[in-house]
Amino acid sequence: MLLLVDAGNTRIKWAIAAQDAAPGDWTAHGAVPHAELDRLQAAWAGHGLTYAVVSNVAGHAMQAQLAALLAPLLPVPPHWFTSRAALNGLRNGYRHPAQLGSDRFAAALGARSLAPGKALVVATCGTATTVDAVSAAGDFIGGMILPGLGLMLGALARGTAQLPQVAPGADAYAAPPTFADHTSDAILSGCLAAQAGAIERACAALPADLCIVSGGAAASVAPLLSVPHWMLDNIVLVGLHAVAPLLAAETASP
Ligand SMILES: Nc1ncnc2c1ncn2[C@@H]1O[C@H](COP(=O)(O)OP(=O)(O)O)[C@@H](O)[C@H]1O
Ligand SMILES: CC(C)(COP(=O)(O)O)[C@@H](O)C(=O)NCCC(=O)O
Ligand SMILES: [K+]
Repeated sequence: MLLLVDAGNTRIKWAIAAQDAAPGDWTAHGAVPHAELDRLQAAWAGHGLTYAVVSNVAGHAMQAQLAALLAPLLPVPPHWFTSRAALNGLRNGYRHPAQLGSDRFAAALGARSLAPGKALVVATCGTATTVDAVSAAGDFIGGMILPGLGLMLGALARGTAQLPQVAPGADAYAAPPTFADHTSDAILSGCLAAQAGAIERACAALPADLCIVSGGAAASVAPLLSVPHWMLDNIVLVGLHAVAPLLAAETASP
């Protein structure tokens, strides 16, 4: 069984899949905040893991913790996925290909595996929101990085005297009217419009045939979008799944 891990700056998302399973057809999956990393050992044990592909944008300490967790569970070291100049028909247009966040490259690979031959905007609404362009021919053109919804809400509360912290949670994130009549809805309206506006501008600029929206805040942002879009739970894991056989083959014959 394959283990796929997307370690972001807020949560570690993971899925276990059979080698030949369809994208998103997970045997088991979950997400934990950084503080609850210890829970992963139990979640991952007993699945007969043979290989793991890990995208980590959360720093060296996170990599060390994940390596320690995985060592007793795997017959071979995990593959630490990084962005490269080209993979699986996707060419990376970043000036320095390895500088591109591994989660962004994986998300683009995942989007292309689900919608080949389409001009795509891939938006991942996590700690940061990234909005990336992939051409129909398979070029990762580049993208935008903006504060994620939670960071935007927090920045307003921290940087002002009169604005409250709008807390995460189903009610708090329900879409407010565009022109709100009280403070917390006005904050939400502004921050959601910033997120959705960036995505819509990217779709117009490409122009995109389709937008793929994913990440922890996707369910809040996607309803505002006036462009054709698919909302997916975790496009990064789909991308890691799509290239896992290629990466495993490289390890076998480097
Ligand atoms: N209930 C919620 N509704 C909307 N957004 C949320 C909610 N809970 C968390 N979020 C947002 O999702 C982000 C975490 O998403 P995730 O995709 O796991 O991020 P990362 O990949 O950076 O770890 C948080 O920073 C926050 O902005
Ligand atoms: C932009 C990111 C912080 C997003 O991280 P996330 O919100 O998923 O935790 C991450 O992809 C990253 O650190 N990227 C490196 C710089 C770049 O992609 O240009
Ligand atoms: K992101």
